[in-house]
Amino acid sequence: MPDVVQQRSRSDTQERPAPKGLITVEGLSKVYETRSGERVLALRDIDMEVREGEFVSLVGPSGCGKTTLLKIMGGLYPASLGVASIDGKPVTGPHADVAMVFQSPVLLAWRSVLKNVMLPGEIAGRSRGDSEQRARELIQMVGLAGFENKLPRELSGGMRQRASIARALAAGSRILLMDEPFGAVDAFTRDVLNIELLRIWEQDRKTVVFVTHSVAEAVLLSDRIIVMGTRPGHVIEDFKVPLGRPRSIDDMAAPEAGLAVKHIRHLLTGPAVGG
Ligand SMILES: Nc1ncnc2c1ncn2[C@@H]1O[C@H](COP(=O)(O)OP(=O)(O)OP(=O)(O)O)[C@@H](O)[C@H]1O
Repeated sequence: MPDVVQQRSRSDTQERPAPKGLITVEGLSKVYETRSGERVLALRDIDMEVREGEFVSLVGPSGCGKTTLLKIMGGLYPASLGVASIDGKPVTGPHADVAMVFQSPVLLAWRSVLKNVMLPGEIAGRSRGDSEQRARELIQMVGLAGFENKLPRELSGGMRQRASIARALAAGSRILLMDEPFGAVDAFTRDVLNIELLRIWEQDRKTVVFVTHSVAEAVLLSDRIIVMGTRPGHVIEDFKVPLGRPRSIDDMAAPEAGLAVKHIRHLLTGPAVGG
């Protein structure tokens, strides 16, 4: 397996276009070594970039390395080969410019919604008053006004995910990396949260990289969709979503949206299953 990585590394000497993005990934490969000593090539020779203020989704089959790629961008895992950079500087660990949202909201069980959302401000050394004011604004923004004093266990799954998005935004980072944030909620709540996220993004204009299994969700939310294939994880297509902004759920009824969904499904599963 490492030979495959080595082989691909030689292609790194070929000329690559100069990166322009806020996030750039160049010639990136990742090999995991399992406890039994097996080596798993999770990603091979990934090139991509995300410009400031863009909303980019990663879609692809289970195991194609979406989470791995996101975690390397977030500095949680090192790359085996190649580099992920933010503002042209290689990512070497967790980064002040990056906040992450995971599928299972990681909230502190003993702290209220307000206190959870205040946490990044406290860690950054902001005054209590400033942290609280910002946290209250964000709680309002994600639609949780009135729930400030509830504990996480007193909220629904969708509400917990809203709280964790508010907390990620409270860090004030320019980049939001979201790993299937709505994967664990029911379909109706997911639609509502997608609409909320669109509204929040229009207001806040973070740079977002969003992992999802839902092609329709990716089309609704994204400027571009990186379609990935598996064994090992690689980029099949960098697809520009042909819908304007601002967007609403009604835009999914447009013929362009239907064609985009169909095109990506064909890339992922072949024409027999898409549609
Ligand atoms: N810590 C690890 N140790 C060993 N192998 C791993 C580890 N994490 C992921 N892998 C392997 O790397 C590959 C990519 O995994 P990853 O979780 O990044 O894929 P994914 O596209 O996010 O999958 P899913 O859609 O199912 O969440 C898989 O083959 C997985 O088994």
